[in-house]
Amino acid sequence: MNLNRPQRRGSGMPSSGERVRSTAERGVKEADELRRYVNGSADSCTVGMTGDIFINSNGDRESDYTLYDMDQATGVMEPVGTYVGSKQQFRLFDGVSVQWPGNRKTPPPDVPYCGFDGKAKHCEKNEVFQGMRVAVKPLNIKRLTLSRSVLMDLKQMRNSSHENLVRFIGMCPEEPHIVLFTEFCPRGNLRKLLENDRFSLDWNFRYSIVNDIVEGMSFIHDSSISYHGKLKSSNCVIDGHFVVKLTDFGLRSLILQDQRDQSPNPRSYFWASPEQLRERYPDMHGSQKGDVYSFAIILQEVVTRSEPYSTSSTDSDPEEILEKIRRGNIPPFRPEISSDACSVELLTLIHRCWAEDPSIRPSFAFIKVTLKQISREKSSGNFLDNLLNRMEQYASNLEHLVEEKTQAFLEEKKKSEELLYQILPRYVADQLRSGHHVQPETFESVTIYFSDIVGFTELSAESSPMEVIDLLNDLYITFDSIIENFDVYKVETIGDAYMVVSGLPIRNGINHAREIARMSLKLRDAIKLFKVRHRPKNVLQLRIGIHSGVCAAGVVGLKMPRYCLFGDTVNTASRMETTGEPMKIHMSPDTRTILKNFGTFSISLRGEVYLKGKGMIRTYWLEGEDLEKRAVYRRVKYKL
Ligand SMILES: Nc1nc2c(ncn2[C@@H]2O[C@H](COP(=O)(O)OP(=O)(O)OP(=O)(O)O)[C@@H](O)[C@H]2O)c(=O)[nH]1
Ligand SMILES: [Mg+2]
Repeated sequence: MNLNRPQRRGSGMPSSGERVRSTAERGVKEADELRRYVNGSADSCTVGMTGDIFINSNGDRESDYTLYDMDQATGVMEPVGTYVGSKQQFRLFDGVSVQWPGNRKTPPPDVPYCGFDGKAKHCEKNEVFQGMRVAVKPLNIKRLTLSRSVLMDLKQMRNSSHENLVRFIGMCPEEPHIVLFTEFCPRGNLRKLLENDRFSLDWNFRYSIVNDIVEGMSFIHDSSISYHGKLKSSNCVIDGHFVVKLTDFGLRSLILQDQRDQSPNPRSYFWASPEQLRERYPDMHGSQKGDVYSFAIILQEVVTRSEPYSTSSTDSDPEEILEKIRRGNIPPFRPEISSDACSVELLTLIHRCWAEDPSIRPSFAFIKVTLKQISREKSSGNFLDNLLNRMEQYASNLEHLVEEKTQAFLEEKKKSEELLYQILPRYVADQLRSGHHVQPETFESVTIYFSDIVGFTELSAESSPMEVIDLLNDLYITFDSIIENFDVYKVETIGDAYMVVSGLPIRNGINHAREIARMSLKLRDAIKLFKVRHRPKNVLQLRIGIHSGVCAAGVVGLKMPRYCLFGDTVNTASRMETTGEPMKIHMSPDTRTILKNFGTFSISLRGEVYLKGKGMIRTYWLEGEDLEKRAVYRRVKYKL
């Protein structure tokens, strides 16, 4: 058995596992022998547990894949195609349509349009020359012969001037960097314009594109240039006023010296006529009839807005497509255009232009007259009207684009604003956003809240870090949803400690004590119902301390700005928490004095407590709020 020949299923070839076992049994003494065995697997196909295992000539496995697509209606992933590793072929199942990203009709290319480095030969290059932007086309000429015919061609190019031809600017003759410079058309080529789904193209616009090409081609055919030879959508470029201009014509004696690309992209020959394709060097066998054929392929692109042959249900291999065209089947192999894509007259014209027999193909003079008749009902034919129409459509396309971009920008802005509001108090964030400096400020009276989870250190020692994170996350989501109902600002959370303030950055009279008191009561109630995910039986307990007094606040830091509070009030509030008791709200006499003004809170004396730095002070427990009294208070206040 010849192991180098691809083997098929059931050929009796051992699987890779068996191969390794037999190698081991025979005892591999020499590295060469092992290499021989490994090489023996190359280009082979064997049966594995998951199906055929194909090993390529490199010794690597080529896997098979199934492509799934989400059914838009049901949301279910359905298989839509397969990639056969052994043939390196992708095939879509019959009758399925796939939602390719970016509204593509075909799978995305293996290589990006301009290559992975953006330097692909077929991609536009431009430079600024004498203050003017010019298109740059490098030629692969090692030794330039400036023969008489080259000089004549250059002169001819300098003298060719037409609205629909790009202006020839000059050539850099320095070997080996021979470069041609032409007028730069900023709106890219026709292929890109047609591919751009966001660009709506009505028939008026389409006819004016086609008309520009016909005008340019008529000029070339009537001039000493005689024919284009490489007419295709990438050689139709669009200027700032949406006028289509032809490029890459003429200079044939110079292009002859260009060392042809060793492996040209076969797709670039989709515009070449069958008689050109039958020649060894198609580029050198252009003709007027060949141009008419190329024009028909462009017409098909304009009508369908798709690349030639991209909608053909038959093979999508470009080499095979070219072979079919070369063969000249009956009927000849051409791109598909559905009968309802355009008028019958236009379809007939396209078919005549890409006729197999060049003598049947019409001249551009005939095409011009025919197109005028076809487009008469649709377009006014008046140049100014057409131009205005194009600009109008361009403007509406732009408006649509601007609207979309503005929407996306506003959404991003909203997201970043929300992020900022989470980091800084809204008032401070707004000040910073409008470019104002936020001065540090002293607030005569605020109330600060501190809380801590009793036994958190022990609990976290017995839990995994992920469990602790989940616990704190759940807890703070619960807390945050409560505090947003009060006029308070969450200053920070450090581990299980939670710090909240009221009365800054916007002063609220004496309400800060009431806001913090009510919030404390709500948080104490909430913790009773809180469930620890990994310990559902555990009930958490909160220790809360509150204190009121003077406090300074300001934004510190530039890179990660924080709104920080400073002063003795902060320390005292924190000590009120540490000296408190589980599930109790420990309150300083200062907060109690303010709360008394509201007359709705029930407060009890805790007694004398030693506070570091302050000595013995009399402190209180906040027990609750009398809702009856609260209602009365409200009625009195609002004279209800
Ligand atoms: N935007 C813009 N693109 C241009 C201009 N001239 C050429 N291009 C684009 O530049 C890319 C590279 O051009 P070429 O090197 O001529 O390659 P090609 O047109 O794909 O193929 P050939 O003409 O057959 O060599 C193509 O996509 C052209 O459409 C121009 O004036 N403006
Ligand atoms: Mg070109």
